[in-house]
Amino acid sequence: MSALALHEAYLSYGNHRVLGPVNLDVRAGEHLILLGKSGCGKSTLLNRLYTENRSGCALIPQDLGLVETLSVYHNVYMGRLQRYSALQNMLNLISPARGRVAEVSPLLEQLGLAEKCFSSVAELSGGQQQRVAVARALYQAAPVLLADEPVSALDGPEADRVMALLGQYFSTAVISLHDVDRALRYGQRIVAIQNGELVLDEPTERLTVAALNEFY
Ligand SMILES: Nc1ncnc2c1ncn2[C@@H]1O[C@H](COP(=O)(O)OP(=O)(O)OP(=O)(O)O)[C@@H](O)[C@H]1O
Repeated sequence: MSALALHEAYLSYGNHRVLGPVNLDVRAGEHLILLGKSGCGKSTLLNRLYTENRSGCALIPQDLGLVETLSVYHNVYMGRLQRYSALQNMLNLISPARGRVAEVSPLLEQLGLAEKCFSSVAELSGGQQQRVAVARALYQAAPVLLADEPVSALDGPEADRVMALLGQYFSTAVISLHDVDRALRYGQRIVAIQNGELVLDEPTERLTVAALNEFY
C-alpha cells in the first residue's frame, strides 16, 4: 500500500526547476533514504511530500523549526498542538500540564535531554536542539516521518542511537542523509537525486558504499 506518492510532479522555485518529472511511491512500512549532493533537491522533495500530506506526517525540517525562547518541553509539546483546544494550549504554555509532562519526559530521557526539560532551547547546543526536534516528531506520533538530515549535528554513536529510535517509532519514513554508510544501515530503499532527476531507486541490499559514492 502506498503511504505517499508523487506522479509526474515538477518541483520549482519560480522559474527555477529543481526536480522533475518525479514519480515516487513510498510504500507503507518502508524506510526510504534520500541521497545526493548538496543542492540536488532533497529538501525540496521532502517539503513537497509534507505539503501534500501534512496531516499524516511528522516533519523534522533541516532548520529544525524550534521556538528558541520556549522550553524544551514546550517545543516537544508542539508536536501535539493540534490535538488540544486553544485554551488547553494556552494554559499549558503558562503552566505545563502534569499529564503532558509525564508523556514528554520519557522521550527526553531516551534522547539524553531529561535534565533540559525546562531549559530554553536557546541555551542548548546544536546537537541538543536537533534532538529536541526529534523528540517533537516522536511525540507527534504521526503515521509517517519526513526527516531532513535529522542527525547531521550528532556524533557517530549518538546519530546511530537517534536513527534507531526513529526506526522504532515510525514504520514508514523518508529521511535525507549525507552519510552513505548510515543510509545502507538504516534504509530499506535508497533513492539518489542527480541533475534534477531521481536517478537511482533500489532496495538497500542491492547497493554498496562504492555504488552510492557515485552520487557525490
Ligand atoms: N526557497 C528557495 N528559493 C529558491 N531556490 C531555492 C529555495 N530553496 C532551495 N532552492 C534551490 O533549490 C535547489 C535544491 O535545494 P535543496 O535545499 O532542495 O537541496 P538539498 O539537496 O536539500 O541540499 P542540502 O543537502 O545542502 O540540504 C538548490 O539549487 C537551491 O539553491
